[in-house]
Amino acid sequence: MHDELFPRPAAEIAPGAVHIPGWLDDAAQRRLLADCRQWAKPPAGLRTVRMPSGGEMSVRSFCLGWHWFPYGYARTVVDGDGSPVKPFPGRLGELARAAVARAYGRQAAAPEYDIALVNFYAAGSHMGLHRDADEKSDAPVVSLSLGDTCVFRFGHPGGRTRPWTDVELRSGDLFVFGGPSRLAYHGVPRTRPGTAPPGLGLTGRLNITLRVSGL
Ligand SMILES: O=C(O)CCC(=O)C(=O)O
Ligand SMILES: [Fe+2]
Repeated sequence: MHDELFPRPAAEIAPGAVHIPGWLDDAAQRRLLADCRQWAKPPAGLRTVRMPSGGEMSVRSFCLGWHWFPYGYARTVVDGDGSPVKPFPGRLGELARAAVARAYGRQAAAPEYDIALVNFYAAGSHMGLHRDADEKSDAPVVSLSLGDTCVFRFGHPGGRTRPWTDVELRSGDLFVFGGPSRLAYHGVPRTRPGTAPPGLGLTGRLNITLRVSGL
């Protein structure tokens, strides 16, 4: 938001991990949310992910381009309705390249982004510490947040141990992690229900990660 009393500065949270508060303006947030509402519809729509342990993730998810399941990628929803995953829109590729350029500077290489993994956090949803390690590319992960604020915990590649940094991700924030932080453990211990911008029209939180499959 532009009218904050204390503007939040961009910050490098760990080597190669950059937080850009308020990167998406209100109109861009509304457009991305409207697109997500369309993409979330069946077939290959919003679903609950069952882990090999038998538990269910508390977030609900859908993918574009490649379908993520524990632990790999497929072109169809192999652990759901079996439908082909929806195509990855070129617009999201442009958004990802712009995000990487914003985070690392214009000289950054611009690989072909081909995955969107979208997670919806209702009140009480969370995500344990994990690595995004199923891609065969070391291109940075681009994370965009809409709706409720969350606590995003960002650690290191060595394990689910301290040190880590808790960052507040708000609606419109960009977080990019690549380089030495590409395989860092991270998670979302909690969201803050009711903190979404009133004008957005979203109850809960959406996170969109854009990735390069290398597949
Ligand atoms: O919701 C977030 O901010 C992070 C999501 C995440 O880590 C993932 O989808 O792998
Ligand atoms: Fe992740």
